[in-house]
Order: sequence, then C-alpha cells, then structure tokens
Amino acid sequence: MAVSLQFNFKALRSLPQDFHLSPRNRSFKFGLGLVKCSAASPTSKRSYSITLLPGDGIGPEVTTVAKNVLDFTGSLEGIKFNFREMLLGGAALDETGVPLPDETLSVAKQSDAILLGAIGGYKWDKNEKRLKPETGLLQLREGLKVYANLRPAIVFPQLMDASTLKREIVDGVDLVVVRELTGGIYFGKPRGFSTDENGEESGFNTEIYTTHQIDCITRFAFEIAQKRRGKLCSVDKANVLEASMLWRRRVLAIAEEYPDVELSHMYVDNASMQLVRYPKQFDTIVTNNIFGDILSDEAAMITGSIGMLPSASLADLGPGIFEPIHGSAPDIAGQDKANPFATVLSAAMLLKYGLGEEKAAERIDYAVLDTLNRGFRTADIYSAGTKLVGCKQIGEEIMGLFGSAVGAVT
Ligand SMILES: NC(=O)C1=CN([C@@H]2O[C@H](COP(=O)(O)OP(=O)(O)OC[C@H]3O[C@@H](n4cnc5c(N)ncnc54)[C@H](O)[C@@H]3O)[C@@H](O)[C@H]2O)C=CC1
Ligand SMILES: CC(C)CC(=O)C(=O)O
Ligand SMILES: [Mg+2]
Repeated sequence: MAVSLQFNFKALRSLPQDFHLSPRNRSFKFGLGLVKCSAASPTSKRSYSITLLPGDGIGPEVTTVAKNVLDFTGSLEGIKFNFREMLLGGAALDETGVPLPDETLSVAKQSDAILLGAIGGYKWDKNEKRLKPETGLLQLREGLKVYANLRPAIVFPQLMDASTLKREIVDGVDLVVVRELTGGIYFGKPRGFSTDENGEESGFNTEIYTTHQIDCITRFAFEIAQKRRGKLCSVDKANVLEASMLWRRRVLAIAEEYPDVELSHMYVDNASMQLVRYPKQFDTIVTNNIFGDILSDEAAMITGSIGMLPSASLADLGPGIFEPIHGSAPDIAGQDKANPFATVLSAAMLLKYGLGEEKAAERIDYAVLDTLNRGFRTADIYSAGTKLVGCKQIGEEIMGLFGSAVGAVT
C-alpha cells in the first residue's frame, strides 16, 4: 500500500500499547463467553473474506468509509481482507428483480463476516411485501440464522452536548440491547391482508415465539450480562400479550442457571419512558425483535445520534452480520452528510466478535475516540466549538489521512 510518511500519525496509527477502552466504554469489552457464536478463534487466520453489502441511500457512503478503515487497520495489523461486494435491498431489486439474490446469500454464507450498510428508500416504498428492500434484509438475517442482535449504546464523553437529553442524565450511560432478531412479529405467520364481506380491509401480523427461541436469546443475554455489570432487564408486554407471557416465564426459568445475574422485568411502555428518564439504570436489556428495534433507536438519541450506534448480529454457527442500527436515510443520501461512525464501530465489532481480532478492533475504537477528541463531527452530532465535516472526511480523519492521497488506500 502506498502511504506516504507525511500523514499525521494520530488516529489509527497511534494505538498505545496499553490502550484499553475506559470503563465508561466497556460495552466493547464484553466477551461472549460460553455463548457459541460466529466469533472465530483469535487470530489463527490472518486472511478473511468479507461480504460487503452497501445497500441503498447512505449505505454505500458509510460502508465505503468502514471498508477503507478496515483495510487500513488490516495493513497495520498484518490482516488481509478479501472484500466481495454483493447486492441487497433496492440495489438488488433494480438489478435482479429480487431484494436478496440467491448469489448474495450464498456468498454471504461462505464468507467470514458480512459488513452491511442499510437498505430501503422512497423508490421501493410502494412495492408489494416480497419485493421490498426490507424483505431482503429479513431474508438475509433468517438465512444466516443470526438470532442475537447486540446493540451497544455508549455515551462518548465528547458527545455529551450532542444529546437532546441533559448532560447529567446521559453522562456515563453504557448499555446494550440484546434484541432477538429472527423471530417475533417480523417473521410470524399468518400475516397479510384480507377483506371482509362489507369490503372492510384488514392487515395482520402474528407475534409468535417458541420456548426454544426465547431460551436461546435469553441465555445469550445472561452470558453478556455476566461479563458486564451483572444486571439484566427483560423487556416485554406480559400484561397483555401471550407471546410476552411465555417470554417472561422462560426468562424466569433460564434465570435459575445464572444466579449471579440480577434480573428485572419491565413492560415495554415503561422501559421506553425509563430509557429517557434515567438511562443509567440499565446494563443489559433483552427483548424481542420489534421492541428491540424501537428501543435501540430511542437509546441512540441518548448517545447523541442514531449515526453512532453499531450492531452485531450473531448466529450459533457461521458468519455474523455487522451493520449500523440506522436505516438508509434517503433524506440525506448522496450529500456526504451521513455519519459513518456507527458503521465504522460495526466494523470494529466485526473484528472482535466476528473474527476474534481484538487488537485490530481496539485500534478502530481508539481511532474513533481520537477523531472525536480532535473535534470532528458530522451535522447530526455537531455542537458549538466543534468542526463540521462530511462523511468522507470523518473516514480520512479516522485513518489519519486527511488532506492526503486517500485513494492510495486500496
Ligand atoms: N437496517 C436497515 O437497513 C434499516 C433500513 N431502514 C429503511 O431506511 C429507510 C429510511 O427509514 P427511516 O425511518 O427514515 O430511518 P433512518 O434511520 O434511515 O433515518 C431516520 C433519521 O435519522 C437520520 N440518520 C440516519 N442515519 C444517519 C446517519 N448515519 N447520519 C446522519 N443522520 C442519520 C436520517 O437522516 C433521518 O432523518 C426506510 O426505507 C427504512 O425501511 C430503516 C431502519 C433500518
Ligand atoms: C428495516 C427493518 C427490517 C428492521 C430495522 O429497522 C432494524 O433492524 O433496525
Ligand atoms: Mg430499526
């Protein structure tokens, strides 16, 4: 790689030997312990195949940044990434007529990890369900059996003023939402539309969970809570929904295997209120697919922006999917306004939880902190006294390459 020596040596190049994320940022440090998942044995292999799924809207902008950061980190750590870019979502619909082409799924299955941007956009909003970009994403998650979606929400001290909440409320927040990802109402059958004899239309979906599905995600969440602050809050709607009643019963049963973890239960309506009232009360949250989807977007605003939250979606076997929690943001697509931090931090999760490359992951975490320390912000996290820049420049700052021949990073 042609990287000249006049580049500044901050950011990615400057990982101190003894660097560890502060306790405040320790969500990145939790181990997966006994949980069997796609985390590879550490550093046994130094060449990895990564399926790149840029998707739609801001997806290609943020994945380009994350891919460059991964490549650059790899060059510093002696890791080779073989990227294979494939189609998903609206981009796949336009090209092939389906939102998840067979080839994309098959390449993804054979790779070591998947880095995904986001899918969706106005153009496909009126498509029938099977031809929606979102359907492609759901099919991918189901096809890879990535039932455990980890969404850490950490308040970076540098971004305290970016949050819409008061500093004293958000200072020190460090929580993770463990969202069940391949069950519940997004997948339940029956679903569809019907019309009664009076011509009245109905649309319906089914919230359904089996004991097996609940047990798997619950154990996963307990394992994570054990390695964090030992607190697990299960969020449900067991006062109303049968699927939630079973959920709560199974969580209580599994809890007997983890006497060292303090378990609590909360109804989802209360949980959404508590998240903005006093978010520091939460350590690990486990919840179903739809509640996890909604609560993690809410948790994102505690940290300043939805553009800051990464995620890892893991299976018992096979590759994980690593993606920001946000969508394709069509309102800002193509304008170099997107915040790429969430995708870059997802790339760090890919290294740590997908490949077992901890040191390389920490290098990225550190470079993100360093870039924030140096005051660089996209519009969504801008506050007075900081430097407003675009998506591309954030990537260049993370790599310590701004103002240089970034194109040299291949
Ligand atoms: N995993 C995925 O691919 C997801 C896809 N979607 C899809 O994305 C499309 C847009 O959905 P929305 O509900 O608008 O959610 P969204 O997350 O795309 O955008 C919500 C708001 O946050 C802003 N935003 C999101 N990411 C940002 C970033 N990285 N930097 C700066 N600002 C950012 C957007 O500009 C917008 O104002 C839809 O088609 C939806 O189905 C939505 C959520 C997840
Ligand atoms: C676009 C959907 C399939 C899901 C979603 O909003 C998410 O996973 O965050
Ligand atoms: Mg969502």
